[in-house]
Formats: sequence, structure tokens, C-alpha cells
Amino acid sequence: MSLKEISRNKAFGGQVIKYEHHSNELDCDIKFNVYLPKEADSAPVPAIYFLSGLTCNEDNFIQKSGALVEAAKHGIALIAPDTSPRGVSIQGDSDSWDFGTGAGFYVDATEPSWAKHYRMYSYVVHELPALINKSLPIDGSKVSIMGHSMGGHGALTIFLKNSANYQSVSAFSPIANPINCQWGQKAFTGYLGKNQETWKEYDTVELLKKFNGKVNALVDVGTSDNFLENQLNIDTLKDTVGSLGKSSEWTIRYQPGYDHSYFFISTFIADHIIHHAKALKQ
Ligand SMILES: N[C@@H](CCC(=O)N[C@@H](CS)C(=O)NCC(=O)O)C(=O)O
Repeated sequence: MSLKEISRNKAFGGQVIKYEHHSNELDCDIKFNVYLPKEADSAPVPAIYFLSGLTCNEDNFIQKSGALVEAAKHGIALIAPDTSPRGVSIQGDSDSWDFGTGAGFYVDATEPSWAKHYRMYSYVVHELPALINKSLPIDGSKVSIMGHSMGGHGALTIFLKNSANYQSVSAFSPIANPINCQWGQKAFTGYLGKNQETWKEYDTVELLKKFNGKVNALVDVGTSDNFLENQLNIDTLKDTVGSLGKSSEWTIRYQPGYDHSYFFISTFIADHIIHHAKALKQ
């Protein structure tokens, strides 16, 4: 497993580098972007993984979120993976924008047509960090995770299932209770099958109910987000956090008038990077 450099651009004193590599988990070639701040020239730096939403690839966050300047201020690396396997040609993978290509949902599929390639959970949790930690100047003991929409779901569930691996978590407009919304039900039926018990392993609200550790989470969502009412279930997350007596561990903010776009993300990205920087610098 080795990294092939595709492009490199200087930004805010550091470097944005796009790499391609063969993934054993996804059984295909896949790309990711990394932002290395200038501090990485002399010593390993902490890192934040950002998981993107439906229809995105490794570029959306790096190009549109405004995160680079904030990461540069704090000397933190950013890692932006793709959102699904690419070029694997499974029947039905390009029929809709919310399933298949660009919509891996950060699960390990068990349904026969998808199980060979759609393993974004294991890719993000195991394979990619192992590759990055041995190849790049990243301090693998100082890592946090964040994401948007489908990627917010990915960040929260991955944190709750592997809290020893991450110092902190945050999300923009996460799909917080996918088993109870149309996006999640469609994806989980397709990737995991009809047994809804297996879906709960990838549902933030369900995982939270049995989570014993401490969370340090920041969640932002816009009140004018088209998906707030039917897909995101942020109220359910907030109610669950409250009923579990965990409100002190979660900052959940409804931002008036903001929508689901990267304009919203770029408005609040500085707060999220500061949230992670505090945890990573401890
Ligand atoms: N294609 C969908 C919207 C998909 C969408 O909003 N994707 C979000 C993530 S869930 C995104 O980040 N899109 C890419 C971008 O804005 O750069 C629609 O037309 O309703």
C-alpha cells in the first residue's frame, strides 16, 4: 500500500496534497486530500478528519469550507477522504444521488452486491489512519473527527464506536437518527439488509443510549436547512442527550436562517476548529 501524489498546492504556509492509493477495504483505487500546516515540516502534527456529505468527494470540504486558514492558525492537519468507493461499477450504484456512488454512509455493507466494496466504515476507522500515520507527519495519538450531513452521521457514529481513537467530535447538520429518516432507511436497507437491529450499530441516537464514555461534541445546524425537518432529526438527538443527563457534554446549536450548504459550514468552521484544537492541544 503506497501513496501516489496527484497534486500539491501551497496554502496558508502549508500544503494541500491530493493522494491516490489502492484500498484493500474498498477493493479499488481511492483519493483523499490532506492539508499539512507548515509545522508539519519539522514535527508530526495533530489532525482532524472531515467526512463529507451526499454527492461529495474529497474536494468539497477542502475547496469550499474555509477550513485551511483556521487549521493553519492552530498548526493542525486536515484529512478529507472520499465518500464512497469509485469506479467499481455495481448495478444500481449510479441510479440516485443518495445511494451508491458518493453515498457510502460510512458503514460496512453486508448485502451481497455491496459487501465487497462498500466498506467506508473500516476504511475511515482503520485502513486510512494506518496508512496516513505511517506515511505522513501526523501524530496518530492526537486525532479528532468531524463531518457534514451524511458525514456528520459518520463522524458521530465513528466517534461513539471508537472513542479511544479520537480526542473530540463535531458535526454540521448531521443525519442524527438515520434509522428514522428516508435517507438512512434507503441506505441501510440497501447496504445492511432488512433486519433493522443491524442498523442500530450505525445510528447516533441508538449508540448514544449505550455509550458509557465521555463525549465532547459540538453540533451546528441551520434553521433554514431544507433537510432539517425530514432527514436530520436533530431534535431527537437533543432530546436523547437531555434524557440521558448528558447535556453538559454536547453543545447543539440551531443557527437562525442558515441552510445546508458550504456557505453555512464556512460561517462556523472557525468555531469547530477551535473546539478540536482545545482537545488536541491538551
Ligand atoms: N443533490 C441534493 C443535495 C445534496 C447536498 O446538499 N449535498 C450536500 C451534502 S448532504 C453537499 O455538501 N453538497 C456538495 C456541495 O455543496 O459542495 C439535492 O439536489 O437536493
